[in-house]
Amino acid sequence: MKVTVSRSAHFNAAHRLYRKDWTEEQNNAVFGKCNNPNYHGHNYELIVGITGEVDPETGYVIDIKILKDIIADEVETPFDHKNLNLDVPEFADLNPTAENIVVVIWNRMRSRINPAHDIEVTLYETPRNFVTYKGN
Ligand SMILES: Nc1nc2c(c(=O)[nH]1)N=C([C@H](O)[C@H](O)COP(=O)(O)OP(=O)(O)OP(=O)(O)O)CN2
Ligand SMILES: [Zn+2]
Repeated sequence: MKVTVSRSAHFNAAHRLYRKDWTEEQNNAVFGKCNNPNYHGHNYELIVGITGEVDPETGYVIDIKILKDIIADEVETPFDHKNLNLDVPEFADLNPTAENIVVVIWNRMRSRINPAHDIEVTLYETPRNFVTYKGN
């Protein structure tokens, strides 16, 4: 019997969408106001879902307290009130789009979650813009 256990979280962060190897004109044409050299910010909302068998003894797929602590370690502490381009190593040479951020978060979660469990991460960049990654 497989069940998905989900935990939500949030972080506030600044970012700039641009490519270092493009001209300012190219970056403005593709990324527009998101290429502001002084950065801009979002209140990101996150949902992490863990799917697996329910342990018949505990009744848990995963202890939500453990999931909460992993999200704090891997996402909230390193991302909250940070500049994603400057403060998070994965984005030194990777554009911090919602797509790339959700994959980085999934990879960080994957390194901490039982390999027998599936992971799905949904990231809201704004209340109306959101992305989902399941690892493939
Ligand atoms: N595919 C993607 N498109 C865009 C991304 C992204 O990550 N992936 N990101 C942005 C910018 O980060 C931009 O800051 C998004 O915020 P905003 O401009 O406020 O978004 P909306 O215009 O959609 O806001 P509404 O309030 O819903 O009008 C742009 N594109
Ligand atoms: Zn943005």
